[in-house]
Amino acid sequence: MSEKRELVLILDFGSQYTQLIARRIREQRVYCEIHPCTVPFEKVRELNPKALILSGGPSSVYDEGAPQVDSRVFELGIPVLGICYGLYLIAQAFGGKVERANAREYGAARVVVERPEGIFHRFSKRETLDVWMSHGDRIVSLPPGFATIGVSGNTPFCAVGNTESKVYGVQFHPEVVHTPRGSDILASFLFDVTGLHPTWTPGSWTDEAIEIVRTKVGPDEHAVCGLSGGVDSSVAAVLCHKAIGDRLTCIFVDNGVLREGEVEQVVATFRENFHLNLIAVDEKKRFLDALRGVTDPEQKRKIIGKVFIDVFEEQAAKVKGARYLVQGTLYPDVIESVSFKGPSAVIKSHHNVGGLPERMNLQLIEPLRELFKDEVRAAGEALGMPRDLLYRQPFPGPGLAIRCLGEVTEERLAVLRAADTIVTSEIHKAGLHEEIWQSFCVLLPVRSVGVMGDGRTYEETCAVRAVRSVDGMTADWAPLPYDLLGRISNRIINEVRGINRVVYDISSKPPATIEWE
Ligand SMILES: Nc1ncnc2c1ncn2[C@@H]1O[C@H](COP(=O)(O)OP(=O)(O)OP(=O)(O)O)[C@@H](O)[C@H]1O
Ligand SMILES: O=c1[nH]c(=O)c2[nH+]cn([C@@H]3O[C@H](COP(=O)(O)O)[C@@H](O)[C@H]3O)c2[nH]1
Ligand SMILES: NC(=O)CC[C@H](N)C(=O)O
Ligand SMILES: [Mg+2]
Repeated sequence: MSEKRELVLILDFGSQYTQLIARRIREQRVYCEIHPCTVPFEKVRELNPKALILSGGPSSVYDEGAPQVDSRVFELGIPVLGICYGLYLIAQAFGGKVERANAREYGAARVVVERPEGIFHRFSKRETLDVWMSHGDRIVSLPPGFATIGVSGNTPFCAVGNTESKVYGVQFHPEVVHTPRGSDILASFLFDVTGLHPTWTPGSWTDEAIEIVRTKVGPDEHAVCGLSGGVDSSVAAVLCHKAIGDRLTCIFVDNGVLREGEVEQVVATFRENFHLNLIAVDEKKRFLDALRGVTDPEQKRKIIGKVFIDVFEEQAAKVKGARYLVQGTLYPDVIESVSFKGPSAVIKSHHNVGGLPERMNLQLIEPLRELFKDEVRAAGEALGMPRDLLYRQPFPGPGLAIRCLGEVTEERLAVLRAADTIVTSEIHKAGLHEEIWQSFCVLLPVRSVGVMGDGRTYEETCAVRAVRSVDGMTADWAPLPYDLLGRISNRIINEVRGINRVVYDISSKPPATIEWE
């Protein structure tokens, strides 16, 4: 696959924005990959990139042990763009000097175009650009062969370049939305400087991906796929089905903590509309038995993950000739594990079926591992999948169990399910389903006194949660209209026995998380 398409390589030095650089480049319909800055030079050569981008990063290039770049990448003769830390690396590598600046700069700044060439090809001389800065270092002397192409109030070396060798660097961040013309700068780098072609799309990618799966799975071999009905596993399943047809068996587990009507919906969609080989297993009792009496969030998650694996293993063993496991791993999942950034703290143990392969001797097939979520949706569209499936809100593997705080019982799940259905339908009716990243209910083991029909009630509390997010990593609570909130609250209290109070969660992530457990 990598031979045909033109690749831009992004080396990650730990910037918060590295994934954004990739997003912006792919938006220009150019394929790119992020690799950690520690990637061996041989690998870089093998990837055969047409251009190189060096990301920002938290270190200072003059620090001891600061991440470096193998200087042989500069001898590949391909255009290079350094962003912030990347700029300083370039300056240092070519004989310039970088020091701590007197004043750190975070936030909005202005750059004046000195020379409208190279990455500033699409601007005119003296044009002023709004840009976003986030740095504490600066260049004090420019390497030979480099010239200033943009200046800011703070430094004459805000954007620099060596036109002959096509090596450029900027102190600001063209990849963030707060640099409104950032895309023009990246476009100049990709098209004017490097001469790439804007031909890559997630749609054009699907044909190649199908071909790869087809080649990988031999004519007598089979693959299994854990299908949740969520976006990622659904697109992965449909894609693999196109590649190997009936040799794909999907396993859908009813774990007892799914939403109202979910089982019927998933089975109908995939069996009837997509004609997928689908085994739906009813393991409600097994999961709920294992969860009985458990209230600790991490314990709940671990139990569910474990039972999932057991069930999956049993089912996969029944599929004759199964040698492969299809997973809907996305690019951010891949990047999390290879990024230059050090290990991060475990906030919660996310369930996925990643523990399976080792134990089952199945080889992994991860057809979506190069894509971002919105690209997965576009690929799904190219595969002819319906919009209402592709634009579903994410739903966690441990399901309602982590939204039913306290003990998970059938009774409490029924209450939660009913309340959740109301939120979902009201959000749909208000036309907000796609705009909101996730909207759902959480059942709290907190009882309070109410009065209904002149009688006293003493029932549990429902928290409504609705957040806006781009990737689930950070999120803002959504300012839903008061009348919508009012309707939701009224309906839940009137229609759902067991809840007599509704509260709205107005916490963002961080410091809260999206799910309550
Ligand atoms: N009920 C289930 N039955 C079978 N497999 C499941 C089930 N729930 C989760 N999985 C597996 O766990 C993986 C991780 O779940 P996750 O929620 O991250 O992805 P998804 O459901 O495919 O997509 P989305 O993020 O849109 O919900 C799924 O891709 C699927 O393979
Ligand atoms: O497949 C999943 N298995 C899990 O165990 C899990 N826990 C959280 N989520 C989803 O991940 C996103 C971030 O959630 P948090 O802010 O609660 O960590 C949100 O979209 C959550 O719904 C999960 N998805
Ligand atoms: N955003 C960045 O790449 C910052 C680089 C370096 N840590 C500085 O403070 O200047
Ligand atoms: Mg899901």
